[in-house]
Amino acid sequence: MTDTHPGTPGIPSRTSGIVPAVELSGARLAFGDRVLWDGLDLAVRPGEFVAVLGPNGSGKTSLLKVLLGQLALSDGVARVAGAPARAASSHVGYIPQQKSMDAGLPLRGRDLVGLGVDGHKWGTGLRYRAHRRAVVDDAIAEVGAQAFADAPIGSMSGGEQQRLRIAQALVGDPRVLLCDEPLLSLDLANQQLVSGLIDKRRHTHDTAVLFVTHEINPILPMVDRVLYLVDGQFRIGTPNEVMTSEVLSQLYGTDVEVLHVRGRLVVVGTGDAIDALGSAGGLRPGEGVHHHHHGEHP
Ligand SMILES: Nc1ncnc2c1ncn2[C@@H]1O[C@H](COP(=O)(O)OP(=O)(O)OP(=O)(O)O)[C@@H](O)[C@H]1O
Repeated sequence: MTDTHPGTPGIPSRTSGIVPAVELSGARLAFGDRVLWDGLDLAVRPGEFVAVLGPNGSGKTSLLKVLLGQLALSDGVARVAGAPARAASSHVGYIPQQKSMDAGLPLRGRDLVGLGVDGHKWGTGLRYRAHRRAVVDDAIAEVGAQAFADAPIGSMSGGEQQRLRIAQALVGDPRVLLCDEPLLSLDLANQQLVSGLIDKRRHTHDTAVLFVTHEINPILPMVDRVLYLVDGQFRIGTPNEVMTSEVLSQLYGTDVEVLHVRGRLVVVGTGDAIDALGSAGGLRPGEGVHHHHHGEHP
């Protein structure tokens, strides 16, 4: 079953008076003749964790750019916390992919986190500086980065840098966290640490999470719903509803097999460079392809 909206199409659904953290109504994004998605309706509840999956070029990052106010929809409406998506909104926190920073960068971890503080909200002067210090300290503590926050960012490990990027995204107390493959190039321990921090925040602050990824397994236990985009088509539902051989075969228009292997989902036959295959401790592309039964051992 996919997501359906009660009520009139185009009228935002506000279930029991709760304003969705993110809301797309009749959303269409096209570049010239190329339609990335159309008729996309999605209301993300406060605290909900939505994984955004799909092959290269299906429009996952573009969806985040729309919500960041960096890209205009071709049609429809995008709202964040009840207001039209706009740039520099304090309602939105953004966690980019892990990229190592230049070792010579003269920026301390604490300075990076401070970039996330919305100055307009607090004016200037002493009051602002005291507030800013306090919220930056809180955010650094929340990700457990006290021990290295004063070091130059370029001297830190990838996992340490990523924790500070999370602190930066959280410091403005956003209603939604937009994550663009934030686990990429992290080892298994840091994948768990970083995804655990994101998961904790939604439980403590009801922050919604939109999490773009090629690899659902590290976050599978946290995912409430999946938005799966393929070549202009999409499905929305729980992982059990969407991550099936039947649904993915329909979406991709070819035979796709979803295998359950030791609590992991292994998707084969999509033709993507990266199937939803496990990186750490998982199967490599090609393995398991000839096994069409649900078994313990691939
Ligand atoms: N401003 C633009 N003008 C024209 N085409 C664009 C523009 N921005 C993005 N595209 C195209 O839209 C498609 C979707 O891009 P997007 O980055 O959203 O995909 P994605 O699902 O995030 O892919 P990946 O998994 O590779 O990161 C791509 O083919 C891209 O070339």
